[in-house]
Amino acid sequence: MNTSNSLAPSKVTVLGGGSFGTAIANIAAINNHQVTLWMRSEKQAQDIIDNRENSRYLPGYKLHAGLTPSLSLKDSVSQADYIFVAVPSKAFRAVVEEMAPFLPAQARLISLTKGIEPHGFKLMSQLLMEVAPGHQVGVISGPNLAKEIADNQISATVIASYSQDLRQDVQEMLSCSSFRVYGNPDIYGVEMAGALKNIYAIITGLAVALGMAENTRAAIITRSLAEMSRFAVRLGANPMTFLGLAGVGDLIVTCSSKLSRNYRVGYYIGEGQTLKQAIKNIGETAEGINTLRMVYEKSEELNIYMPLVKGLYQIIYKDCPIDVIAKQLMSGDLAQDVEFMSAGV
Ligand SMILES: NC(=O)C1=CN([C@@H]2O[C@H](COP(=O)(O)OP(=O)(O)OC[C@H]3O[C@@H](n4cnc5c(N)ncnc54)[C@H](OP(=O)(O)O)[C@@H]3O)[C@@H](O)[C@H]2O)C=CC1
Ligand SMILES: O=C(CO)COP(=O)(O)O
Repeated sequence: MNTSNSLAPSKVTVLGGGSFGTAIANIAAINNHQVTLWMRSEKQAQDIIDNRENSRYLPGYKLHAGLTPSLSLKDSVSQADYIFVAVPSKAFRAVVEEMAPFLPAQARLISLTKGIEPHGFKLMSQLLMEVAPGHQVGVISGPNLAKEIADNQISATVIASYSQDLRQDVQEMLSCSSFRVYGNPDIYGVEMAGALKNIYAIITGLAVALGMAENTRAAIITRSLAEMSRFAVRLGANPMTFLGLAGVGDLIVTCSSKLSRNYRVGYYIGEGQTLKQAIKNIGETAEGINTLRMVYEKSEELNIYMPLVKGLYQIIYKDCPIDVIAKQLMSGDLAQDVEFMSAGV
């Protein structure tokens, strides 16, 4: 893989040695940055030192020599120029609160996590701004299946931040011959898109397991885009963000690939497994389950029309039969295709 960045080598720390944290840390190392990957598992850290591999999360992919694992959160962050956070949303606050006392003034903080905090409906960038005020904050989101990135398959992503400097520096830091980074100032829209698409990946996986036709898949993905942008725009996102990589791009990949854990959760449920069995079988993070509950509750509170979210919520949390929900979805009020046209957005 050839590098194409011109950013001077920086001290980069990634918090979370799962599949995505490891994949992004590896790209930064390939691009000549000094990279520390913080993880809590001694066994996985030793695996990287001994075998240059994270065999728990990215088996079979060799990691660059410039990537150093660390078990010390303090040592990992105390010199860092850039800190990328890639732990599941349920652990995000605890990890960033623990790191906050050790942060150097120059550290820029970037979330890789696609979820919503259960209490208070906060996104991860909002948690970073709350816990570490005064630091520049960004979010990375896009169609980024970690295993494909680790395999150097051509991929693209979005760095969102209010800071144009941060956007440009992260674009240069991570872009290379197989990974291309685009910028977007709409941090809320990019982050919300990344969290919401996981719900629709579950729906599509479920529909595929039930023998869905291609017309059906196209209809579900397109109506998912309408629904997620309707919700996010009500909460402050720019609708145009949903036409980009973080919106339609991530929706397409996550609703099409068995590499997506959320899609697989839906697929297993469609095959007749319980939610508990499906989660156990995945054995990794599938953010969409918690996001579904939070988005359903928020949509009810704000009276936002989200029939797909409501239907999946009824299937998963209320044990409603899938065929009853499918009939319900097909008999809703007839509506406009692109509603932003009629709303004048
Ligand atoms: N995988 C992908 O393709 C992509 C994932 N993302 C997002 O990135 C985030 C992380 O996902 P991903 O890397 O895939 O997840 P994984 O399930 O692969 O790994 C999660 C990582 O977080 C660690 N972790 C979990 N809880 C804690 C905690 N309390 N303290 C410290 N570390 C913890 C785990 O450590 P341990 O092994 O010790 O449990 C593990 O290293 C998610 O929000 C996901 O949506 C975004 C884009 C692509
Ligand atoms: O976000 C992802 C791809 O962009 C990964 O999706 P899953 O978390 O469903 O595996």
